[in-house]
Amino acid sequence: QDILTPEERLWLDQQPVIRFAPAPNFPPVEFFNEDNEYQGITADFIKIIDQQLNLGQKLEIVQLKDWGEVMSEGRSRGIDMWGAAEKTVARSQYMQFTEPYIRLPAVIIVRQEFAGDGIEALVGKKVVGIENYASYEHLQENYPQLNALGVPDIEAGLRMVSYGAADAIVANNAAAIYYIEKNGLTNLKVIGESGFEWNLRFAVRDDWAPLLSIMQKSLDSITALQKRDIYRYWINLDSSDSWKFTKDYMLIAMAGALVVIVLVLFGWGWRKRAAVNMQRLTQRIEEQKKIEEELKNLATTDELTGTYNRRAILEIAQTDYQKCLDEGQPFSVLLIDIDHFKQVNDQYGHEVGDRVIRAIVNVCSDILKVKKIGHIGRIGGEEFVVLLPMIDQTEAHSVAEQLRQCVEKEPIQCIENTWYSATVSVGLASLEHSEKFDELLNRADMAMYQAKKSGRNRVAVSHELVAG
Ligand SMILES: Nc1nc2c(ncn2[C@@H]2O[C@H](COP(=O)(O)OP(=O)(O)OP(=O)(O)O)[C@@H](O)[C@H]2O)c(=O)[nH]1
Repeated sequence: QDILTPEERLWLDQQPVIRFAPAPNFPPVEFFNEDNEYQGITADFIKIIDQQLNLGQKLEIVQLKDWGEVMSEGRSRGIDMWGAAEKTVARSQYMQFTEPYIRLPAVIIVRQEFAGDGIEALVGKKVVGIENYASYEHLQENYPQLNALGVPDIEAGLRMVSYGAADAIVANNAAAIYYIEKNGLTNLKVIGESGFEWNLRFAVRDDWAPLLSIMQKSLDSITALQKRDIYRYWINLDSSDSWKFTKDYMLIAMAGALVVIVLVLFGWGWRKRAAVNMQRLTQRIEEQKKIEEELKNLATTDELTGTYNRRAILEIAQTDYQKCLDEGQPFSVLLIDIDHFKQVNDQYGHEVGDRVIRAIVNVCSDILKVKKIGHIGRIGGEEFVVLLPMIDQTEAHSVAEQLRQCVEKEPIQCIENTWYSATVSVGLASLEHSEKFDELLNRADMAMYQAKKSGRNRVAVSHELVAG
């Protein structure tokens, strides 16, 4: 049975084409995927409407560059219908709108360190909004005291905030989650709603009144079940599908969108749930940050001793060393090697050997911590490097001596009632002229071998080697 009146059907039959321009990049509402296929919640509504009205070839989906172009084409009658438009006074000059069918809040997103909550906290701050988006117009109209700046898309705006080029962005939370995940922008958080809420509607050119009532009828005839299926489809969409979002994002963004749509459709306490959505976004960002920190720790930590591994300590060395070199400050490095360590392994076993390594690192780390100087890292099996930025040779020598003596005095239990006293040989090199860090480390290494050669359990200084 046709839901249209004979007049409406006649009008529709007489239209050769209805040019429909979606927002090209407004996930999960509507967007074009990498194969330029029209996707999203609105796209699914359109599919049902298309079937209901039997639009067939009439419906021409036009892919434009951005939302600005969608609007300008609309003004010049280059297109006839929009899928997810906010109703504004300006747009009402050339568009007519259906009742809303999606609601999304615009949230305020800032960097983690930002202090303050809500839109009031943004006075005097650089706040970005998306050009040609109703949320941006709302910001400019209602908060002229803000230093608002338009950017072409959410992604660019989020990056500006993350990198410190702007203080805040106002954007819809579902899209924000997507781009935050996509770009790995883990330093962001949500501090509240902007007071603007998208009430997204279909819109048609204002001189096509019959199409408006046709679209409204068609929307009204979509059942609650069909609407639910739309969100279910998006929820269950696999990450390998054309919508190339990560699985995590799919779950979160779709859960967010699901909450949004379901609540709108069923008229529940939307505001309360919006707060939950925001909380979820902030929580998600924090979780991701934690995971990244853990991964970073894993990548920089020596598994046996918990101190820096070779890669990490050499990376720190390059930075610290360059800084001292540039500022004309002293820099010293110690290379520490456990004496006769093979014997420990041979006599007591590898496990005890490991215990000895850990004990020596602990002794050294504790001293450095108490003195609030330097870093220690394990660069080989029983070889460690200690970086001493801002420390000259004389002071470094006394640090090295202290480390050596404390290691010697530290009793390490090998087996029951058997204690072992490890010793170390230390090579010291201090920055003397403009040399590379590798050369400095090499001098420390040569000094360490000198310490071994001259009897072990001692500190040898590279300078003395050169001089002598
Ligand atoms: N237990 C344990 N042993 C290790 C580890 N890494 C290297 N080693 C051992 O450390 C020993 C180093 O031996 P050598 O290089 O001959 O030196 P050394 O016995 O300490 O003698 P000198 O350095 O000349 O005083 C070898 O037996 C390695 O197997 C480790 O992670 N755990």
